[in-house]
Amino acid sequence: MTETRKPRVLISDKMDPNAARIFAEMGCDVDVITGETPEQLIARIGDYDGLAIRSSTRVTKEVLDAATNLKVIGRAGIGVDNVDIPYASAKGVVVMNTPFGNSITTAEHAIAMMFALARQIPEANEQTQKGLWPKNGFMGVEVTGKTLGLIGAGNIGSIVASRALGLRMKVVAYDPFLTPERAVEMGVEKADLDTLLAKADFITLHTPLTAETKNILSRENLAKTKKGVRIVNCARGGLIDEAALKDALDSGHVAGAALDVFQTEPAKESPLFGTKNFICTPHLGASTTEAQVNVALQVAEQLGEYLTTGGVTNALNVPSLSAEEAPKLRPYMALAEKLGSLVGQLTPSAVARISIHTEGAATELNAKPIVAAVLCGFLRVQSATVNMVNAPFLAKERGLEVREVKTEKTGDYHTLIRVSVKTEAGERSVAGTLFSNAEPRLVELFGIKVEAELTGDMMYIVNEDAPGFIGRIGTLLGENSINIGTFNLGRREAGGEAVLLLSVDSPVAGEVLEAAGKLPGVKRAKALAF
Ligand SMILES: NC(=O)c1ccc[n+]([C@@H]2O[C@H](COP(=O)([O-])OP(=O)(O)OC[C@H]3O[C@@H](n4cnc5c(N)ncnc54)[C@H](O)[C@@H]3O)[C@@H](O)[C@H]2O)c1
Ligand SMILES: O=C(O)[C@H](O)COP(=O)(O)O
Repeated sequence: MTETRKPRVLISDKMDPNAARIFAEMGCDVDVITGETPEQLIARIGDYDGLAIRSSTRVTKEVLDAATNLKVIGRAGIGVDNVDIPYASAKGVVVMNTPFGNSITTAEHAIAMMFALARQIPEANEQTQKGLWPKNGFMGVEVTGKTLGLIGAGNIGSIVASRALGLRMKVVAYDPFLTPERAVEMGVEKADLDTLLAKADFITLHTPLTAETKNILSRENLAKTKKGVRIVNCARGGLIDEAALKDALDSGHVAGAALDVFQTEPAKESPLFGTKNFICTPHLGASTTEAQVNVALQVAEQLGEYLTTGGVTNALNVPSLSAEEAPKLRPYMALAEKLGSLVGQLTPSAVARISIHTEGAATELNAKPIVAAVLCGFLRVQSATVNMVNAPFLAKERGLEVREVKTEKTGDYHTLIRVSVKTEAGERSVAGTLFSNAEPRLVELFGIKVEAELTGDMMYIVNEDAPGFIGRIGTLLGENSINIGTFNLGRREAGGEAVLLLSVDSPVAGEVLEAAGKLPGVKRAKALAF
């Protein structure tokens, strides 16, 4: 009896020990090896199916190229700027994060930084401990009644807003994706960036680092802020022009700045260090016991579930699929992949569009994995490395238009998936159903009704329906020692075009196909593999 190998997971950043415990409980072999150089990681990563990281491990193209077994990367935290997601997608590796586990903690850090600025706590602490008792040097400001400018009103931003409202502050939010309804629900005033810059006594940043948010507090925008503004960044380095911030602190236009994150990390040196009214922490936003337990448990559960059941949660490059949905969807995905593969193998010309049409019970399911499975089967003919993750990405890259259609009413079958391709020669389709809700069956092939299991090595023949043909093909295969498993016939009408799908116990060699193609009435003979 062959023993199946346990999925292997590497934890390559410092993580709460609960992560390793959960991986082991979920049946994974887990190694915790932190603090390695990129070269050491590259040398090691080929052994692993899963990689659990925080923000220190950089998952670059080189790492992904060496990760020949890797199926999933899990970020115990939010930001995934240390992972080359497009390349991971192209390599078929799922990337997940834990979007909520450390949000409260990070929001609390932003509020702590705001108070630290308002009352200059770090400097006052330092001087007091030096024995200076500097009672007159630290006149602070109240936050009550002040305006907090919130740049980014997502998970963390909205928690910061609720805490600030509790402190009796007014909150003005700039976030292009914030709806007016959500702003009302949050109790904040939605504003454009210039209005926020002009009104805010404190500004706090809570966006990801993107092309749009990079240097959102540029020299020009810093100049638009109210004199005496205090700025907090617990989101990502790169959102603020650090040189411009130093100048604004030196001139006194900005009364204080608190950074948890830097343009370059680890920030061992910075022109900001030693600047008056500047305080910082070494990317500690997520560093509380509670948050680290949360993200460690979540990442281990998510990765473990993916590696052991195929359930997908919080993936950034593939549709979510709960462990509950996975068993229901699995036979549909098998059917979808086989139909996609059949169309791919039987369509030698360029395909401009592929349509995935679901009917009956299939329409009640999450369509995204079904579509990805069709694309995966279809594109495998062109690329051996295609999988569920990179198939939609490859389809887009190749300019293939993908359409999804749902029809709730049923025809002959309680559930059906139809895959149609549009080529220069026109549109044609194949369709399949599930027998007993579990067994994929082809039921229609280019307009001809035929019932076949698409499995293993097969032979596809198009011929004119005429007596004697079945005997001839049986003899040909017999003479070449090819054993027939199943025999599936369909025809447009008596004496018209017919198709034959045979499953065979060994691959059909080129010369046998050639001989089959020369049998009387045969229009096309092709070997298929599923
Ligand atoms: N310091 C830390 O340790 C720490 C911890 C957790 C998260 N983070 C970082 O905090 C940031 C926010 O995390 P989150 O969980 O709230 O993310 P989120 O995705 O829930 O929210 C981000 C918000 O930014 C908004 N946004 C996007 N582009 C924008 C733009 N051009 N201008 C204004 N707003 C824009 C989005 O609409 C969204 O509402 C991320 O960068 C994350 O990596 C840092
Ligand atoms: O995006 C995040 O979750 C934070 O930046 C936390 O990063 P860390 O896990 O390295 O503390």
